[in-house]
Amino acid sequence: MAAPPDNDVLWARGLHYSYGGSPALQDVSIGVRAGEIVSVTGPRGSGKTTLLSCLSGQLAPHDGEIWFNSVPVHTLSRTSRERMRRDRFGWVGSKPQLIPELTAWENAALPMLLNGTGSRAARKAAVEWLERLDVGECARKRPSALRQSQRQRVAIARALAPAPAIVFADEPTAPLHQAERAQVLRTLTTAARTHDITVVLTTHDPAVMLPKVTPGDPQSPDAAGPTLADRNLTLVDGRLSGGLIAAGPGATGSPGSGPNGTEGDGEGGAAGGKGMATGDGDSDGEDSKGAACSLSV
Ligand SMILES: Nc1ncnc2c1ncn2[C@@H]1O[C@H](COP(=O)(O)OP(=O)(O)OP(=O)(O)O)[C@@H](O)[C@H]1O
Repeated sequence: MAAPPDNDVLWARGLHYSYGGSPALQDVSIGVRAGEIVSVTGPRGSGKTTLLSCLSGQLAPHDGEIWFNSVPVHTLSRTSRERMRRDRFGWVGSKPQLIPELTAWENAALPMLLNGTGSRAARKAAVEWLERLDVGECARKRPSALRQSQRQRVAIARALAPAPAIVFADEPTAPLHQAERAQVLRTLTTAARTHDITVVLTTHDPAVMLPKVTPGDPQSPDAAGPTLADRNLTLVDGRLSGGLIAAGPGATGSPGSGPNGTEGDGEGGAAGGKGMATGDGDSDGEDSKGAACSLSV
Protein backbone atom coordinates (compact mmCIF):
# COMPACT_ATOMS: atom_id res chain seq x y z
CA MET A 1 0.00 0.00 0.00
CA ALA A 2 1.61 3.24 -1.11
CA ALA A 3 1.62 6.13 1.33
CA PRO A 4 0.22 9.42 0.03
CA PRO A 5 2.38 12.48 -0.57
CA ASP A 6 3.15 14.30 2.68
CA ASN A 7 1.66 17.61 1.62
CA ASP A 8 -1.76 16.25 0.67
CA VAL A 9 -4.33 16.26 3.46
CA LEU A 10 -6.63 14.13 1.33
CA TRP A 11 -5.49 11.73 -1.33
CA ALA A 12 -7.42 9.15 -3.30
CA ARG A 13 -6.34 6.79 -5.99
CA GLY A 14 -8.28 4.61 -8.44
CA LEU A 15 -11.70 5.08 -6.85
CA HIS A 16 -14.56 2.99 -8.17
CA TYR A 17 -18.14 3.04 -6.90
CA SER A 18 -21.23 1.41 -8.43
CA TYR A 19 -24.91 1.46 -7.56
CA GLY A 20 -26.32 -1.98 -8.30
CA GLY A 21 -23.72 -2.60 -11.00
CA SER A 22 -24.12 0.83 -12.54
CA PRO A 23 -20.80 2.66 -12.28
CA ALA A 24 -20.92 6.10 -10.65
CA LEU A 25 -17.16 6.58 -10.16
CA GLN A 26 -14.52 5.06 -12.39
CA ASP A 27 -10.82 5.23 -11.65
CA VAL A 28 -10.92 8.63 -9.97
CA SER A 29 -7.74 9.90 -8.36
CA ILE A 30 -7.36 13.18 -6.55
CA GLY A 31 -4.98 14.93 -4.17
CA VAL A 32 -5.96 17.91 -2.04
CA ARG A 33 -3.46 20.03 -0.15
CA ALA A 34 -4.05 21.32 3.34
CA GLY A 35 -5.87 24.63 3.21
CA GLU A 36 -6.81 24.24 -0.44
CA ILE A 37 -10.30 24.97 -1.78
CA VAL A 38 -11.21 22.57 -4.57
CA SER A 39 -14.44 22.66 -6.52
CA VAL A 40 -15.82 19.64 -8.37
CA THR A 41 -18.16 20.39 -11.23
CA GLY A 42 -19.84 18.26 -13.86
CA PRO A 43 -23.22 17.51 -15.39
CA ARG A 44 -26.07 16.00 -13.43
CA GLY A 45 -25.40 12.39 -12.56
CA SER A 46 -21.66 12.67 -13.27
CA GLY A 47 -20.75 11.35 -9.82
CA LYS A 48 -20.03 14.51 -7.81
CA THR A 49 -22.09 13.53 -4.76
CA THR A 50 -20.75 9.98 -4.88
CA LEU A 51 -17.18 11.29 -4.97
CA LEU A 52 -17.75 13.61 -2.01
CA SER A 53 -19.49 10.81 -0.10
CA CYS A 54 -16.52 8.49 -0.65
CA LEU A 55 -13.91 11.12 0.20
CA SER A 56 -15.77 12.06 3.38
CA GLY A 57 -16.08 8.46 4.52
CA GLN A 58 -19.85 8.21 4.13
CA LEU A 59 -19.56 5.60 1.40
CA ALA A 60 -16.84 2.97 1.19
CA PRO A 61 -15.48 2.82 -2.37
CA HIS A 62 -15.70 -0.56 -4.06
CA ASP A 63 -12.13 -0.23 -5.19
CA GLY A 64 -9.28 2.21 -4.66
CA GLU A 65 -7.58 3.98 -1.78
CA ILE A 66 -8.48 7.06 0.23
CA TRP A 67 -6.04 8.57 2.67
CA PHE A 68 -6.74 11.33 5.15
CA ASN A 69 -3.26 12.44 6.19
CA SER A 70 -1.69 9.13 7.19
CA VAL A 71 -5.00 7.34 7.81
CA PRO A 72 -6.02 4.78 5.18
CA VAL A 73 -9.74 5.57 5.20
CA HIS A 74 -10.56 2.72 2.80
CA THR A 75 -9.47 0.17 5.39
CA LEU A 76 -11.43 1.63 8.32
CA SER A 77 -14.51 -0.03 9.73
CA ARG A 78 -17.77 1.83 9.38
CA THR A 79 -17.59 2.83 13.05
CA SER A 80 -14.07 4.23 12.68
CA ARG A 81 -15.10 6.13 9.58
CA GLU A 82 -18.05 7.59 11.46
CA ARG A 83 -15.75 8.68 14.25
CA MET A 84 -13.30 10.22 11.80
CA ARG A 85 -16.14 12.10 10.08
CA ARG A 86 -17.46 13.34 13.38
CA ASP A 87 -14.08 14.42 14.74
CA ARG A 88 -12.28 15.74 11.67
CA PHE A 89 -14.75 16.56 8.90
CA GLY A 90 -17.60 19.00 8.41
CA TRP A 91 -20.44 18.55 5.94
CA VAL A 92 -22.65 21.12 4.26
CA GLY A 93 -25.43 19.66 2.14
CA SER A 94 -27.61 21.27 -0.48
CA LYS A 95 -30.34 21.59 2.13
CA PRO A 96 -29.52 23.00 5.57
CA GLN A 97 -31.07 20.03 7.42
CA LEU A 98 -31.27 21.79 10.74
CA ILE A 99 -33.06 20.24 13.68
CA PRO A 100 -36.34 22.18 13.89
CA GLU A 101 -36.69 21.97 17.68
CA LEU A 102 -33.26 23.50 18.30
CA THR A 103 -32.30 27.17 18.00
CA ALA A 104 -29.68 28.30 15.51
CA TRP A 105 -26.90 28.32 18.09
CA GLU A 106 -27.92 24.90 19.41
CA ASN A 107 -27.84 23.52 15.87
CA ALA A 108 -24.42 25.05 15.27
CA ALA A 109 -23.12 23.71 18.59
CA LEU A 110 -24.46 20.19 18.14
CA PRO A 111 -21.39 18.55 16.53
CA MET A 112 -19.17 20.00 19.27
CA LEU A 113 -21.50 18.75 21.98
CA LEU A 114 -21.45 15.30 20.38
CA ASN A 115 -17.64 15.49 20.26
CA GLY A 116 -17.56 16.01 24.01
CA THR A 117 -16.91 19.76 24.03
CA GLY A 118 -18.31 21.40 27.17
CA SER A 119 -21.59 23.22 26.68
CA ARG A 120 -20.25 26.70 27.47
CA ALA A 121 -17.33 26.36 25.08
CA ALA A 122 -19.60 24.87 22.41
CA ARG A 123 -22.09 27.70 22.78
CA LYS A 124 -19.36 30.32 22.64
CA ALA A 125 -17.84 28.86 19.47
CA ALA A 126 -21.26 28.41 17.86
CA VAL A 127 -22.30 32.01 18.55
CA GLU A 128 -18.94 33.34 17.33
CA TRP A 129 -19.32 31.45 14.05
CA LEU A 130 -22.90 32.60 13.60
CA GLU A 131 -21.69 36.18 14.03
CA ARG A 132 -18.82 35.64 11.61
CA LEU A 133 -21.32 34.34 9.08
CA ASP A 134 -23.62 37.34 9.58
CA VAL A 135 -26.42 35.44 11.30
CA GLY A 136 -25.52 36.31 14.88
CA GLU A 137 -28.88 37.95 15.37
CA CYS A 138 -30.55 34.61 14.55
CA ALA A 139 -28.78 32.67 17.32
CA ARG A 140 -31.89 32.27 19.48
CA LYS A 141 -34.31 31.66 16.64
CA ARG A 142 -35.53 28.29 15.46
CA PRO A 143 -35.01 27.31 11.81
CA SER A 144 -38.66 27.94 10.93
CA ALA A 145 -38.15 31.64 11.73
CA LEU A 146 -35.20 31.96 9.35
CA ARG A 147 -34.87 32.53 5.63
CA GLN A 148 -33.35 29.69 3.61
CA SER A 149 -30.10 31.62 3.12
CA GLN A 150 -29.89 32.17 6.88
CA ARG A 151 -30.50 28.48 7.53
CA GLN A 152 -27.72 27.61 5.11
CA ARG A 153 -25.38 29.97 6.95
CA VAL A 154 -26.28 28.22 10.20
CA ALA A 155 -25.45 24.90 8.53
CA ILE A 156 -22.11 26.35 7.42
CA ALA A 157 -21.45 27.56 10.97
CA ARG A 158 -22.25 24.06 12.22
CA ALA A 159 -19.70 22.60 9.80
CA LEU A 160 -16.94 25.13 10.58
CA ALA A 161 -17.36 25.63 14.33
CA PRO A 162 -15.65 22.40 15.47
CA ALA A 163 -12.53 23.47 13.48
CA PRO A 164 -12.55 20.46 11.17
CA ALA A 165 -9.60 19.59 8.98
CA ILE A 166 -11.83 19.41 5.91
CA VAL A 167 -15.29 20.70 5.07
CA PHE A 168 -17.14 18.85 2.32
CA ALA A 169 -19.93 20.88 0.75
CA ASP A 170 -22.30 19.24 -1.72
CA GLU A 171 -24.04 21.85 -3.85
CA PRO A 172 -24.17 24.26 -0.90
CA THR A 173 -25.89 26.98 -2.91
CA ALA A 174 -28.49 24.81 -4.64
CA PRO A 175 -31.48 26.03 -2.60
CA LEU A 176 -30.56 29.70 -2.77
CA HIS A 177 -31.59 32.54 -5.03
CA GLN A 178 -29.00 33.62 -7.55
CA ALA A 179 -28.24 36.84 -5.66
CA GLU A 180 -27.42 34.93 -2.48
CA ARG A 181 -25.30 32.22 -4.05
CA ALA A 182 -22.06 34.09 -4.57
CA GLN A 183 -22.45 35.69 -1.15
CA VAL A 184 -22.87 32.38 0.66
CA LEU A 185 -20.03 30.76 -1.29
CA ARG A 186 -17.78 33.70 -0.58
CA THR A 187 -18.68 33.51 3.10
CA LEU A 188 -17.85 29.81 3.22
CA THR A 189 -14.58 30.06 1.34
CA THR A 190 -13.39 33.20 3.12
CA ALA A 191 -14.10 31.68 6.53
CA ALA A 192 -12.32 28.48 5.54
CA ARG A 193 -9.27 30.36 4.26
CA THR A 194 -9.08 32.50 7.37
CA HIS A 195 -9.07 29.40 9.56
CA ASP A 196 -6.93 27.23 7.31
CA ILE A 197 -9.71 24.73 6.70
CA THR A 198 -9.56 22.65 3.53
CA VAL A 199 -12.74 22.67 1.44
CA VAL A 200 -13.92 20.25 -1.22
CA LEU A 201 -17.20 21.35 -2.72
CA THR A 202 -19.42 20.37 -5.62
CA THR A 203 -21.27 22.97 -7.56
CA HIS A 204 -22.98 23.88 -10.78
CA ASP A 205 -22.29 27.47 -9.93
CA PRO A 206 -20.15 29.31 -12.47
CA ALA A 207 -18.96 31.68 -9.73
CA VAL A 208 -16.85 28.91 -8.29
CA MET A 209 -15.38 27.60 -11.49
CA LEU A 210 -12.05 29.02 -12.36
CA PRO A 211 -11.64 30.93 -15.58
CA LYS A 212 -8.74 30.23 -17.83
CA VAL A 213 -6.39 33.06 -17.04
CA THR A 214 -4.04 34.62 -19.51
CA PRO A 215 -1.32 36.48 -17.63
CA GLY A 216 -0.96 40.05 -18.79
CA ASP A 217 -4.23 40.01 -20.71
CA PRO A 218 -6.50 42.76 -19.36
CA GLN A 219 -9.49 40.90 -20.83
CA SER A 220 -8.64 37.84 -18.80
CA PRO A 221 -11.58 36.83 -16.59
CA ASP A 222 -9.29 36.86 -13.61
CA ALA A 223 -9.07 40.60 -13.95
CA ALA A 224 -12.68 40.72 -12.78
CA GLY A 225 -11.71 39.66 -9.26
CA PRO A 226 -10.57 36.78 -7.16
CA THR A 227 -12.00 33.34 -7.76
CA LEU A 228 -13.35 31.34 -4.88
CA ALA A 229 -11.67 28.02 -5.46
CA ASP A 230 -8.01 27.24 -5.99
CA ARG A 231 -8.75 24.46 -8.46
CA ASN A 232 -11.69 23.07 -10.33
CA LEU A 233 -12.04 19.41 -11.22
CA THR A 234 -14.57 18.23 -13.77
CA LEU A 235 -16.32 14.89 -13.59
CA VAL A 236 -17.97 13.40 -16.66
CA ASP A 237 -19.69 10.02 -16.47
CA GLY A 238 -17.91 9.19 -13.24
CA ARG A 239 -14.44 9.98 -14.58
CA LEU A 240 -12.28 13.01 -14.06
CA SER A 241 -12.05 14.77 -17.35
CA GLY A 242 -8.95 16.63 -18.47
CA GLY A 243 -10.39 19.84 -17.09
CA LEU A 244 -8.18 20.28 -14.07
CA ILE A 245 -7.71 23.99 -13.72
CA ALA A 246 -5.31 25.49 -11.24
CA ALA A 247 -5.86 28.76 -9.52
CA GLY A 248 -4.63 31.96 -10.98
CA PRO A 249 -3.12 34.82 -9.06
CA GLY A 250 -6.59 36.01 -8.12
CA ALA A 251 -7.14 33.09 -5.79
CA THR A 252 -6.18 34.84 -2.63
CA GLY A 253 -4.28 32.88 -0.05
CA SER A 254 -4.11 29.87 -2.28
CA PRO A 255 -1.71 27.16 -1.27
CA GLY A 256 -2.36 25.44 -4.61
CA SER A 257 0.57 27.03 -6.31
CA GLY A 258 2.46 23.99 -7.36
CA PRO A 259 4.09 23.39 -10.69
CA ASN A 260 0.74 22.37 -12.10
CA GLY A 261 -0.46 25.72 -13.23
CA THR A 262 0.72 28.57 -11.10
CA GLU A 263 0.17 32.05 -12.36
CA GLY A 264 -3.06 30.94 -13.88
CA ASP A 265 -1.66 28.53 -16.39
CA GLY A 266 -5.13 27.14 -16.54
CA GLU A 267 -4.80 23.98 -18.54
CA GLY A 268 -3.03 21.96 -15.90
CA GLY A 269 -4.48 18.75 -17.18
CA ALA A 270 -4.51 15.60 -15.16
CA ALA A 271 -1.24 15.57 -13.37
CA GLY A 272 0.52 12.31 -12.82
CA GLY A 273 -1.19 9.16 -13.95
CA LYS A 274 -4.53 8.74 -15.63
CA GLY A 275 -7.22 10.80 -14.03
CA MET A 276 -4.90 11.95 -11.25
CA ALA A 277 -5.77 15.41 -10.11
CA THR A 278 -3.48 16.83 -7.52
CA GLY A 279 -2.55 20.19 -6.13
CA ASP A 280 1.06 19.51 -6.33
CA GLY A 281 1.64 18.04 -9.67
CA ASP A 282 4.53 15.84 -8.72
CA SER A 283 2.74 13.24 -6.68
CA ASP A 284 2.42 10.68 -8.56
CA GLY A 285 -21.60 -0.19 -0.98
CA GLU A 286 -23.38 0.27 1.35
CA ASP A 287 -25.53 3.35 1.45
CA SER A 288 -27.97 5.18 -0.70
CA LYS A 289 -27.60 8.74 -1.88
CA GLY A 290 -29.84 9.74 0.99
CA ALA A 291 -27.14 8.76 3.41
CA ALA A 292 -24.73 11.07 1.65
CA CYS A 293 -26.94 14.00 2.56
CA SER A 294 -27.27 13.13 6.22
CA LEU A 295 -25.86 15.36 8.91
CA SER A 296 -22.19 14.99 9.52
CA VAL A 297 -22.46 15.36 13.26
N1 LIG B 1 -28.73 5.74 -4.37
C1 LIG B 1 -28.54 5.54 -5.66
N2 LIG B 1 -29.00 4.44 -6.25
C2 LIG B 1 -28.79 4.20 -7.56
N3 LIG B 1 -28.12 5.04 -8.38
C3 LIG B 1 -27.64 6.15 -7.84
C4 LIG B 1 -27.82 6.48 -6.46
N4 LIG B 1 -27.21 7.66 -6.23
C5 LIG B 1 -26.69 8.07 -7.40
N5 LIG B 1 -26.95 7.17 -8.38
C6 LIG B 1 -26.51 7.26 -9.77
O1 LIG B 1 -25.10 7.38 -9.77
C7 LIG B 1 -24.69 8.33 -10.76
C8 LIG B 1 -23.90 9.44 -10.09
O2 LIG B 1 -24.80 10.14 -9.21
P1 LIG B 1 -24.35 11.35 -8.30
O3 LIG B 1 -25.52 11.77 -7.51
O4 LIG B 1 -23.10 10.99 -7.62
O5 LIG B 1 -24.03 12.45 -9.42
P2 LIG B 1 -24.04 14.04 -9.28
O6 LIG B 1 -23.03 14.52 -10.26
O7 LIG B 1 -23.88 14.42 -7.86
O8 LIG B 1 -25.49 14.42 -9.77
P3 LIG B 1 -26.37 15.71 -9.40
O9 LIG B 1 -25.65 16.88 -9.98
O10 LIG B 1 -27.67 15.43 -10.06
O11 LIG B 1 -26.47 15.74 -7.91
C9 LIG B 1 -25.95 8.80 -11.45
O12 LIG B 1 -26.14 8.02 -12.61
C10 LIG B 1 -27.03 8.52 -10.44
O13 LIG B 1 -28.27 8.26 -11.09
